Amino acid sequence: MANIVQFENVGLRYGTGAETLSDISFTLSAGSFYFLTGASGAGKTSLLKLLYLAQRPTRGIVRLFGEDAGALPRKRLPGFRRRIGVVFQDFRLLPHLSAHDNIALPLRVAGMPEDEIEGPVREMLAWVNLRDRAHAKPPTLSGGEQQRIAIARAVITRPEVLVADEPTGNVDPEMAERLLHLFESLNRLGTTVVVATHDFQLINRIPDARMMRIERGRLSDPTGALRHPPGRAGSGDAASSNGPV
Ligand SMILES: Nc1ncnc2c1ncn2[C@@H]1O[C@H](COP(=O)(O)OP(=O)(O)OP(=O)(O)O)[C@@H](O)[C@H]1O
Repeated sequence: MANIVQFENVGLRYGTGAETLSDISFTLSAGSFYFLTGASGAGKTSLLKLLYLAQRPTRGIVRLFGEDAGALPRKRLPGFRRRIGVVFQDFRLLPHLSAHDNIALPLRVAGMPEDEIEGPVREMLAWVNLRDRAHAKPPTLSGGEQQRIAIARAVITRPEVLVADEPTGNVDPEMAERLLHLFESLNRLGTTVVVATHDFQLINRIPDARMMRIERGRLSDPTGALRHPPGRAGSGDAASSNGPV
């Protein structure tokens, strides 16, 4: 499978302190499902921000879709960002817009004509099972409903990569499982999915997913090899050839 993301010796430093991320090298294959795990403060969000181009590395190269993201001219960045959908733990929905209009936002920003927006938005509302809440504003929705709207908004542009940062942090286990099913269904359609989570129960729900573990700013395997979740290590994938984590 093609490498859709490649990090080469990436480092990230906020301000003048020590590096938050050091020597990060890994590749993501198009169409695969990845979990990114690690203790609080280990650097998961920072790594994801580099991936969805909210942050530039202090050193090293972030290659997306075969191109060095650091060398992209500024005017190509919005088009590049549209190829990566992002789901934030705190949803980041616009409170004054309805669920419908939050989901429509990326299409409107991309300049899609209004008469072409309605169909995809309806389809997304149905997919996340929230047709009856289309006109509700986010403050009147539950955490799980808000997160489903956020997922619908992230994928309405049909991104090649979906990045989700602790997407189940604010929902109960049943809703976490429903959200995971949405990610799985996207992955089956070919989207590369990257989910940061502390939740090993969730990780074990997708036995074929690969896992990256980050410890104090470094991938725990310095080669960047990707591992199966606990209990699946050494299951035959070339990426797990260095033994159990
Ligand atoms: N904008 C910033 N400026 C300065 N330091 C930051 C910034 N963002 C994150 N950090 C620091 O970088 C380190 C890694 O933070 P990050 O949010 O990436 O970790 P995390 O693994 O996602 O943690 P959590 O699981 O708690 O969300 C932490 O020490 C954090 O304080």
